[in-house]
Amino acid sequence: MNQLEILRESLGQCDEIILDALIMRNRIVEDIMAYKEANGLQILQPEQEAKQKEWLEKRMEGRRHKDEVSDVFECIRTNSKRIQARKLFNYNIVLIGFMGAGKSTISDFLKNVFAMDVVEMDQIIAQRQGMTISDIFETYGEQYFRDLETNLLIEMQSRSNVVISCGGGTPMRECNVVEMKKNGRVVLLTAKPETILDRVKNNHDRPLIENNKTVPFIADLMEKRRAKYEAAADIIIETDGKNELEICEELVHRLRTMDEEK
Ligand SMILES: Nc1ncnc2c1ncn2[C@@H]1O[C@H](COP(=O)(O)OP(=O)(O)O)[C@@H](O)[C@H]1O
Ligand SMILES: O=C(O)C1=C[C@@H](OP(=O)(O)O)[C@@H](O)[C@H](O)C1
Ligand SMILES: [Mg+2]
Repeated sequence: MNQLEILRESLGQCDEIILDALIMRNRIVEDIMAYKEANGLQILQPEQEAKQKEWLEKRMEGRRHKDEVSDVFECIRTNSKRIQARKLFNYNIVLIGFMGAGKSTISDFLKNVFAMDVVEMDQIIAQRQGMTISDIFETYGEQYFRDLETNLLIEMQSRSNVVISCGGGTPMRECNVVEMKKNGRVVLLTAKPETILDRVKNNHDRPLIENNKTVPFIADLMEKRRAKYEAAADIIIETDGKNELEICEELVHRLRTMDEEK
């Protein structure tokens, strides 16, 4: 063997070690998830990620290729999250609820903890139309916007294991709910009108309440929508006084319990 062949063989041995370690690591990730579930422990423990990053920072201090190694570990972490998400949910998670209930916020949190893709319906519609939601309402009217929502939901049938953050009015059309349920579980987030007002009062992207930011108006519209929201929901989560972690933890437990009962 010449020198090059020897080096290549050594490299191949490194790859074998990495491969075995990755296979073992992925199995451990699944085992940890199973252990947490079997023992009723908290599924989401974001502080673990901070600990792992701290460990890597220390281990790589003053070493060459720190950025490259960090990049690989970032990728490993992301894929571990995906493995957990796929083990927990083999369907889309569809978030519905009144404006300000926290659909976008909770989607974002799920994206961070499970590396799940998020389909933020309002954002995609606004991007594709090249205008804000308020401008779409003003220029083309509400029905036009509602048709865009329906078409986007139909498009989502080809996706799996994604979080779909709906607009507040999306479940008002029955055909939309049919689409949501084809390959998704529907999670209704609720909050009291006072909480909603507090959350949306400084925002100007919601044309339906822009000139009516009062508790009675919000309570009235919420009441008009309640029956359809509740009919669409597989599970309902009250969000008043809860933070994102608490809401997501409840979401995971409730969905898993529902799956076990099926
Ligand atoms: N559980 C919560 N606790 C406190 N504030 C929240 C919570 N959920 C959302 N918010 C805040 O309320 C506002 C509206 O939330 P958002 O996620 O945009 O609602 P939606 O998408 O349902 O309209 C945001 O400013 C967000 O930070
Ligand atoms: O409730 C509604 O009918 C709407 C809610 C909005 O989304 P958020 O619930 O994310 O604010 C947005 O889709 C549009 O302004 C209409
Ligand atoms: Mg939103």
